[in-house]
Amino acid sequence: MALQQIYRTSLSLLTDLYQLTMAYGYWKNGMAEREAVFHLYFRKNPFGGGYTIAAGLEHAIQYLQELRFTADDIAYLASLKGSEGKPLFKQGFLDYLQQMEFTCDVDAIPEGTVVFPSEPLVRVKGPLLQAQLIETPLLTIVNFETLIATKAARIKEAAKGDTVIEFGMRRAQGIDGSLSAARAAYIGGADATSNLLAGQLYNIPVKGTHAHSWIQSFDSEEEAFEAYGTAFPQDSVFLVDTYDTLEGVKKAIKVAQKLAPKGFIFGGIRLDSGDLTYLSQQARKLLDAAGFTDTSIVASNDLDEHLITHLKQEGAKINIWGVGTKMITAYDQPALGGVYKLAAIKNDAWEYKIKLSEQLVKTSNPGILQVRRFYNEQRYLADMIYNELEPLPPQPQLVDPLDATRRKSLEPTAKYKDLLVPIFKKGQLKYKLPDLPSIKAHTLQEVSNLHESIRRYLNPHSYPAGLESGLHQFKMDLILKLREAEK
Ligand SMILES: Nc1ncnc2c1ncn2[C@@H]1O[C@H](COP(=O)(O)OP(=O)(O)OP(=O)(O)O)[C@@H](O)[C@H]1O
Ligand SMILES: O=P(O)(O)OC[C@H]1O[C@H](OP(=O)(O)OP(=O)(O)O)[C@H](O)[C@@H]1O
Ligand SMILES: O=C(O)c1cccnc1
Repeated sequence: MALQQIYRTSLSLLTDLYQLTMAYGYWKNGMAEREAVFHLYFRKNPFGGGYTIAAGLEHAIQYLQELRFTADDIAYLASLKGSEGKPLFKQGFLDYLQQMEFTCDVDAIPEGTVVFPSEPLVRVKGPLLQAQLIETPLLTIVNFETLIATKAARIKEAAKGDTVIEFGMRRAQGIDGSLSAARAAYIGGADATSNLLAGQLYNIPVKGTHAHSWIQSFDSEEEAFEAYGTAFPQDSVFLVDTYDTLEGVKKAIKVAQKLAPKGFIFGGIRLDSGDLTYLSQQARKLLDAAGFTDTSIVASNDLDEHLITHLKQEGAKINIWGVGTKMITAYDQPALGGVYKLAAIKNDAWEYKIKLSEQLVKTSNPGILQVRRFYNEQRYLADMIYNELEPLPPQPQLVDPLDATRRKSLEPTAKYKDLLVPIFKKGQLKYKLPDLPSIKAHTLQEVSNLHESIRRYLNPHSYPAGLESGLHQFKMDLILKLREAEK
């Protein structure tokens, strides 16, 4: 199938086979329409960091809005055979799928919000079959985009207000990786992308310089700069390191001086190798001495938040950071371990469910969960995961999900807000999607609401995000009951 078509036709088969076999099982057992609640959450902040930036909701919404099985999808499912060569799925089930419409309630935390382990980013409540089916695509979308938005937020923070341009397409995890990551990187903090299709699809500003091949294709570096500067008199950034960086800077200055009477504006130079601190300092001196004090110094070359921090500490004179591979691929942690777990199922009343594990961190949380964030004028104070259907005590207490001896009482005067907001009600979209610049501004504000000890890269302080004590107790009782029953 032509690649372009993937994004324009049904994505209902974009799921694991086992979602369909379970769906078939639910249908066969008369459980398809039983109401269930699932939560999508992760267990650990990525990159050893102290926070995570939620992203991917817009794509998740688009996917859910189009969730229906087309005749082609059904024909493919009908063609699947079990080991005895018989059709894997009965026709009655395929008919059911074909007429199925998405009717779940979905609540989610808006993109750009800071989030923490165990907090549901997405909550799905609705017919078991539907809520199950969407597990894998929701995880695909939210895990990746959340990961990249978080990486970008860290990089933007290291850049301390400087411009960050995302240059990563050539190293991205395939075509969709480059597009969804460009969007997520923009949400997280990148100011522009070199990826034109991302620019067109998402209205992200596009920016760029030129490659070494441009210089190589001319007889001399000077000639190459002049030709580029003549073609783009207002928008030239010269890549100066093809042969000898500081000689390249001098030639760039010479060309800028020559073209100046014709209205040329010397936008910048780009450094792409060597000691970026030393070279940027020397280049700055040369530019300033020639009167080009507003000319930018762009740097690229395997940059990430750590390197940018070092370069700044060393006194590098770089004011625009081109960041590719390390950001677009989340190089140091290529996956966020988000999961999607069943938390409640309705028979006559709601029955709460957990998945047990030897490791407490992997034991899921039961209930119909919401996240309440407490804050004061200066910053965010703590997050409380609680069951929406249970009454809260007047002064709730937080319990660390991994260490029940760590508890925190919340200031009675603290203000609070609930983070999960309605997205779909009975399959109908109720959420007004914010535009991308608003999401980006939200991220910046959100990160600034965290104490700096939570934002540092090395051994950050852990933000208090825990279970409401009643929920914690209920979970412990449920674990004990299940362990007893399994004996
Ligand atoms: N002052 C510095 N302090 C720390 N790291 C630096 C500094 N300057 C550059 N780096 C980083 O060191 C790494 C190696 O850079 P270097 O230019 O020596 O090798 P390279 O990438 O192989 O060069 P080339 O692109 O010419 O092949 C890069 O990730 C670069 O960003
Ligand atoms: O280093 P990144 O953060 O991924 O940024 C993007 C890189 O892509 C380009 O070079 P390319 O990687 O094609 O070749 P080079 O590294 O050999 O210059 C560019 O010159 C950057 O170095
Ligand atoms: O425009 C640039 O300078 C650019 C684009 C992609 C990758 N590296 C650099």
